[in-house]
Amino acid sequence: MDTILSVKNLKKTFDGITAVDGCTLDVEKGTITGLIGPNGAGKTTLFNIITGFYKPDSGEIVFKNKKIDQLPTYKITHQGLVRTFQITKALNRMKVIENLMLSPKKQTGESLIWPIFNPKKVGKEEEEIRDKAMELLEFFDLMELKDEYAGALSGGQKKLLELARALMTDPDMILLDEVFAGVNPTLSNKLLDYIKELRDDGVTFFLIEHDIPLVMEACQEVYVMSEGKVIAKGEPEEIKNDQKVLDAYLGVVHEG
Ligand SMILES: Nc1ncnc2c1ncn2[C@@H]1O[C@H](COP(=O)(O)OP(=O)(O)OP(=O)(O)O)[C@@H](O)[C@H]1O
Repeated sequence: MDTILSVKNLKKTFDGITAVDGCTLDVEKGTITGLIGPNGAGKTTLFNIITGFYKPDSGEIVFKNKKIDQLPTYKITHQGLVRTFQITKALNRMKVIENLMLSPKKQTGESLIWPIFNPKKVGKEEEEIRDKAMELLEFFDLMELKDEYAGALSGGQKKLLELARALMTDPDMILLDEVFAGVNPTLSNKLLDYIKELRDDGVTFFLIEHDIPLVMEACQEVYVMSEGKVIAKGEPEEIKNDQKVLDAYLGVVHEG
């Protein structure tokens, strides 16, 4: 197997609370890998460290054979590792297509000086971004909603838009933090089908999810975190029958 992301002995403390406590795990390329665990286990903090929103106190993160744990978020995005974001109030007031076109961060047009010297290049880039946005709208069956305001979309459609926004940067790996929460079963199945299709195209997914049956259906491998540490790793079937995992959910403390 080919490891795309490797987390080694990661630690993060907030004012005396140890959120991540020596977490070690590997995600294999081209998989949908799950991360489960009881509330407060440190899952979201781990994702925030991986994507550069928090710096770890110690430990190492390697993505595509490069150390990324000291990089700012935008540089991690440029390396091909992204997470999805909820559509903010400001984005709700923009059209679906605008939400997508605003997403990439590598546009030459963002520099104030560059367009003056090279307007043709900027025009071409904008065209490419529009093409990419249209391709994603087509893929996610959102074309009819292209000119709707994002705020008018249903909860499930917003999740598709969040995923489409993440894909605008052509990532190799996407972290999903509870994207299925509150999505109705029909759209949830659709979202999972899209994720599987993208996985088959080579995108790697690492997802936090509380819906255990969904994790069991979607993931090849599952990590279980409790109290900042990985306490189990395996195929869904193995995890389901692991006593340590059942105990962690029931709040049983293991010494040592
Ligand atoms: N910015 C922060 N400041 C202080 N404490 C924090 C911060 N972020 C997380 N924590 C604490 O770190 C611990 C782990 O939280 P985290 O949100 O990572 O867990 P989680 O596994 O994602 O939980 P949930 O499943 O409930 O979302 C908790 O005790 C939380 O209160």
